[in-house]
Amino acid sequence: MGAGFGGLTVATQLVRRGHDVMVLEARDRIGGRVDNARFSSGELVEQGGQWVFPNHDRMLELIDEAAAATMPANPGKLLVVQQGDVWAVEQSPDEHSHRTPFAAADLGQGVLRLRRLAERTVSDPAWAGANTAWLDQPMERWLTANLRTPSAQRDLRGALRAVVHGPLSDTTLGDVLTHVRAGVDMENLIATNGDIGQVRLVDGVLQLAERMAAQLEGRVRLSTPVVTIDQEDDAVVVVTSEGEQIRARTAVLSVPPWLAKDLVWAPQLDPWRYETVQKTPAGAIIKCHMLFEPPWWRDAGLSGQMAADDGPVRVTFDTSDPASERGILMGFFEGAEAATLTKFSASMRERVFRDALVTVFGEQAATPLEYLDHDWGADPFTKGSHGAHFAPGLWSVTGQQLGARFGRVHFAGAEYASKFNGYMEGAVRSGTDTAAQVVMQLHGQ
Ligand SMILES: Cc1cc2nc3c(=O)[nH]c(=O)nc-3n(C[C@H](O)[C@H](O)[C@H](O)COP(=O)(O)OP(=O)(O)OC[C@H]3O[C@@H](n4cnc5c(N)ncnc54)[C@H](O)[C@@H]3O)c2cc1C
Repeated sequence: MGAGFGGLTVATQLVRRGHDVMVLEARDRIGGRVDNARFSSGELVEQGGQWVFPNHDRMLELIDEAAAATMPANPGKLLVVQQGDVWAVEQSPDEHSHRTPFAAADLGQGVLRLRRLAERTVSDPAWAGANTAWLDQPMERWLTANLRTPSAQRDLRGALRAVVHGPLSDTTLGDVLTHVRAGVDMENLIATNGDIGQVRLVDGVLQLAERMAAQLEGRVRLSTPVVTIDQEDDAVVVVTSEGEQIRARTAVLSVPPWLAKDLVWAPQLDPWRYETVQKTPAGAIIKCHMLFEPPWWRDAGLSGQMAADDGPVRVTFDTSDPASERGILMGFFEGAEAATLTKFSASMRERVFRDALVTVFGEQAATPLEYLDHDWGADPFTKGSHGAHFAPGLWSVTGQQLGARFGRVHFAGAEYASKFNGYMEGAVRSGTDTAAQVVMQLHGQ
């Protein structure tokens, strides 16, 4: 169930091993949180997952297999906005002209402490076990207690916000350490210098999911939401919204965990699973694109990328085709901003987005050709973002078992991944692990 990267990975791997598979997808398209849209003049935008990072090995393998063409980040200076001041920064890993030496040292020490703690939670489980209460403290408290300068606190808060998609008071130190261990590159997040080395695909990353769906040769059924999962002694029976019953020896639910609790389960899911999911905020994100002609920022030597410490839009990127005479600036409303702006119309959001661009880039941003956004929180088959995070106290108690199978039902997807949780890479890795577990179950192990 679910034809995102997670579900498609499970299905293709099981088919390769000779199993009889059917994928039931609620939407009338595959891809889940990866989707394309076009401006009326034809320019492609990616509404969800887009960037593949240098250490996302499984995604890089899929790119290689598909021989898909990639594009690096655009050249040019980045704009860094702090407390209302705007700096144009060269794309160089060492460029941090807006920080005082004391703030830079403070920030560096904070990052080092986080890294060491993350390593210790793995290398010294006895220490982690003895300190669960301390690890469950709100991340915001740890941050203000361990970094001394407001500027370093702001920088680290901004970088971590990009990981947890919500206020640090709602997430725990332990949860953040899980992200740090899982491969989040703290230095690059903080650098805001464009040197992250991420790539995007010409024609979008959706093509990789489409390629997997093509390998499934008609085994994907679209517009088939599952509403009920019944388990019998020797089978799983899933019921679709049309009342059709489908019987299988085993099932994999590859939908975001917070949607699993909306299904009707018989027997009922373990109470701890409801509890865990209910206390795991799904985050909120609205991805926005604005089309301009010409792409005036390029003439000014800017990359189109900016990072701000405040305001409704904290990051932007130029996601245009470099060969096009039109340019696209992409940005996000995240967390509290997304939760507020979801209540407004798209034209109101357009004004907020445009005004935010004008504040940073100047009056040239005031006259876009067109605006497009996608509100993932309002999307009934996502109802969240890619930033689920565990509430204080949860990860250490039940969080780590969330992906354990429930009878004949297995779970897969980005939020179940132990590495690169919340990313396409995590979805593919989790799908691979789950396919292996299914095979073991089918072979009675
Ligand atoms: C705005 C945004 C930007 C992102 N940017 C990046 C990025 O740059 N790089 C990156 O690596 N990741 C990024 N991500 C995260 C990435 O897109 C996801 O982690 C990944 O695509 C999740 O895959 P999945 O298969 O686990 O879940 P999903 O893609 O959510 O797939 C779940 C599928 O289940 C289906 N479904 C739901 N309910 C039912 C039901 N009842 N019955 C049947 N089917 C159902 C859904 O329709 C969906 O197709 C981004 C996400 C968002 C929202």
